[in-house]
Amino acid sequence: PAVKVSPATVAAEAGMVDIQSLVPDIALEIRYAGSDNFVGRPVDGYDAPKCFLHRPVAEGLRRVETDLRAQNLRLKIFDCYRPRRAVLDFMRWVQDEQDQRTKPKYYPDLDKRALVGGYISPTSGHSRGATLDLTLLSCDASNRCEPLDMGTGFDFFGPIANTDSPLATPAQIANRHRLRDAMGKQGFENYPMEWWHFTFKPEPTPGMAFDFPVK
Ligand SMILES: C[C@@H](N)C(=O)N[C@H](C)C(=O)O
Ligand SMILES: [Zn+2]
Repeated sequence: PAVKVSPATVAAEAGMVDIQSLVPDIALEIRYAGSDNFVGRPVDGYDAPKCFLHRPVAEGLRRVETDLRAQNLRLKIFDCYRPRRAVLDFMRWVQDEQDQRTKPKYYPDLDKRALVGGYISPTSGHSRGATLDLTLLSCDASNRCEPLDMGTGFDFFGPIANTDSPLATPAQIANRHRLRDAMGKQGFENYPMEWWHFTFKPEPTPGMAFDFPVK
């Protein structure tokens, strides 16, 4: 499907903000800016490990983080706005059948071409700036935090990643629901195929993708 792409060249032109301008100490592990991801190298368009979102989306996320901190929990963010060029890089990776380096960790039971659609979208909502991937951390009194057990790592592509998968344990499902409930209270909807993927509704710019680099 044709994607309408905004001519914005920087976040401010797109109406997006760096989440760290609202929550300076939020936990970030922006995986596509490094090599620990399913592509196995930094992805096109990620020049820095930063999280940009439309302002109302970032403000919603700040409210989620505030609610969670009162329960000794925090968010850890893996991906936010994703430039259109990054999505096209994903699609080139899918086509390269020779490159199977990340299969054992990220998609052991699926052919990489089968990832397109359900697990990796060719027209990802991430490019519209209202979608993000994240998990929950549990923190002690000294603010030492560790991730809750969600049953898979971020971007493990297979049925066990589906939010209500019977392959996950009841405790893992409860942790996924804790994340889904905290996000849902502030207007974020979970994608049932991936426990970590959420979209703020209504989207500020439905139908409009962006392509400025993350930097
Ligand atoms: C690739 C994964 N992190 C993800 O975000 N998947 C959805 C389906 C997407 O690409 O939009
Ligand atoms: Zn996602």
